[in-house]
Amino acid sequence: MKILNVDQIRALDESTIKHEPIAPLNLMERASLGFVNWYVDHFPATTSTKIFCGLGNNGGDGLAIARLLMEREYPVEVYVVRYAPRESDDFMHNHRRLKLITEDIKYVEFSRDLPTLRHNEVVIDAILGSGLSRPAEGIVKATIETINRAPATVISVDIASGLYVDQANQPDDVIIEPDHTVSFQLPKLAFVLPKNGKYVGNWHLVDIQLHKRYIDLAPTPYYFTQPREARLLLHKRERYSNKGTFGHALLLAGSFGKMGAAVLSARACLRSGVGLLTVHVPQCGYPILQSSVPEAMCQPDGHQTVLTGTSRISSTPPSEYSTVGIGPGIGKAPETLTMLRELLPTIKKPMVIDADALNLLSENRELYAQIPKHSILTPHPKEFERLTKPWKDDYEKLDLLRDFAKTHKLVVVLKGAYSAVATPDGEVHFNATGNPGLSTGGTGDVLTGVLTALLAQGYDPVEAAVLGVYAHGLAGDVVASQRGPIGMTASDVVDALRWE
Ligand SMILES: NC(=O)C1=CN([C@@H]2O[C@H](COP(=O)(O)OP(=O)(O)OC[C@H]3O[C@@H](n4cnc5c(N)ncnc54)[C@H](OP(=O)(O)O)[C@@H]3O)[C@@H](O)[C@H]2O)[C@H](O)CC1
Ligand SMILES: [K+]
Repeated sequence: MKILNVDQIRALDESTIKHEPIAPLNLMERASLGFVNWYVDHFPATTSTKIFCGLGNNGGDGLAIARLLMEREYPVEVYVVRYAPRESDDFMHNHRRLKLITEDIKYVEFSRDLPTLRHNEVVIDAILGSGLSRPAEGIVKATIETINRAPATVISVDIASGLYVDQANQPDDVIIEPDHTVSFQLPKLAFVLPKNGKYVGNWHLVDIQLHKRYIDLAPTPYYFTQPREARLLLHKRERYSNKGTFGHALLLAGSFGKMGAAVLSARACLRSGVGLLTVHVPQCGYPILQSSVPEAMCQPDGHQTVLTGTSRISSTPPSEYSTVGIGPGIGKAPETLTMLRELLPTIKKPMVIDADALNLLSENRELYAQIPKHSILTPHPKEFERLTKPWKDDYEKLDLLRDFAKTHKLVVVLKGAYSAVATPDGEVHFNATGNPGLSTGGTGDVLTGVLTALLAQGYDPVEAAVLGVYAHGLAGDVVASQRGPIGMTASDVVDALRWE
């Protein structure tokens, strides 16, 4: 699913109006009805509902929503925040229509006009939408602050008032902090950026049949991967396949005290359909891996506690495996850096690079050029900052991410809420699955195992990253639904991996 920018959203409205064709007012009615259908599904008709409307089309939506809820006998109060002398045409039209069924529309010009908001009621925020062009001030600011202080449940229409669709807010901007955002048709970039969490709440999309052809043709680097889209990437298994069909992966993982990372990664790899797995570990890890992951072959390093290289031990060079995954628990010993230095130029196929392998790279940037093209890197934000440089906001981080992936021709999975998969072409695919329970030790090692397995099976690297991140997040969601996000462990996530 595409994520469009604010100009494209406006053009999409216009294109819908022109090509369907549909009158702007009727499009507003359709959007409002979409919101109301969602609302009716979530809140009973006894819900005391206060709707705050601005003077533009977001406010127009609010007035239409008020009318549609009143027709359904919800107890509704309407507050129009009068911040400017002029209203939009469709606001005025909906104002007239609402007046036909109620005399009781309240106007908020000063703070004293604001009502007291209680915990057992719902506030619908239709003050400002995608037309936001500057920070909220004066009575708009006071209204937002009052709503944010209130114990009521808050639902924003289209987007929280005060939040920009696709540009950074300033730290002191006053923005609605909703419990839910009900938006129209397509997600907005603001919804998937980690820092915006409290200005979005849970977000939902209602389909208002905007012009499909416009959406299909609109150029954008940003996509939101829906579960349906991710599942389509899954390769079907032939009945007469054998373990050779699914590749032989080499995983370089572990060091003294961090063998758990190797175990988790290996187990995740095996649970993700790899044909054969060899794990190269320091000698101290040999009995650990052999006994805890019997399905994997194990290759001990020449060194007791850290990884130093496979060349002296194995007759099969890393380049002959279907793919190589490196990083979980390897530490940053000088010998391990030497191993990485020697390894990279020999690998000609995309590989998976994670954790301390990324940290070693960031401390030795001349190695970037040696990373096989289209390899998958899986940094969390701190590791990504080490690989690049600090950023001032999520938008700058996104630019850095796209630049880095494009410049080095890599697939970069930036982990976090809505993990972002950046492609060598400069696209970014945001993932829908996952929850805060996944920010616990070892889940990153699990992801490395998953991705290594998918590359070994011959998945295209971008598809491997999109599918792997989705499946990993979904496993996390399954575990969280069973035992709650607080008690979940990375081992639980491995066990919950499912491929169907
Ligand atoms: N397809 C859809 O998504 C549909 C969306 N609809 C709804 O329309 C709004 C967007 O409506 P719009 O009228 O463009 O904009 P707003 O309602 O957000 O804002 C109204 C005007 O307010 C001015 N403005 C901007 N920032 C501020 C501020 N901080 N304080 C005060 N006023 C502000 C601005 O005018 P300027 O000329 O002064 O910049 C805005 O134009 C969208 O969010 C949906 O809710 C439709 O219903 C149809 C389908
Ligand atoms: K709003």
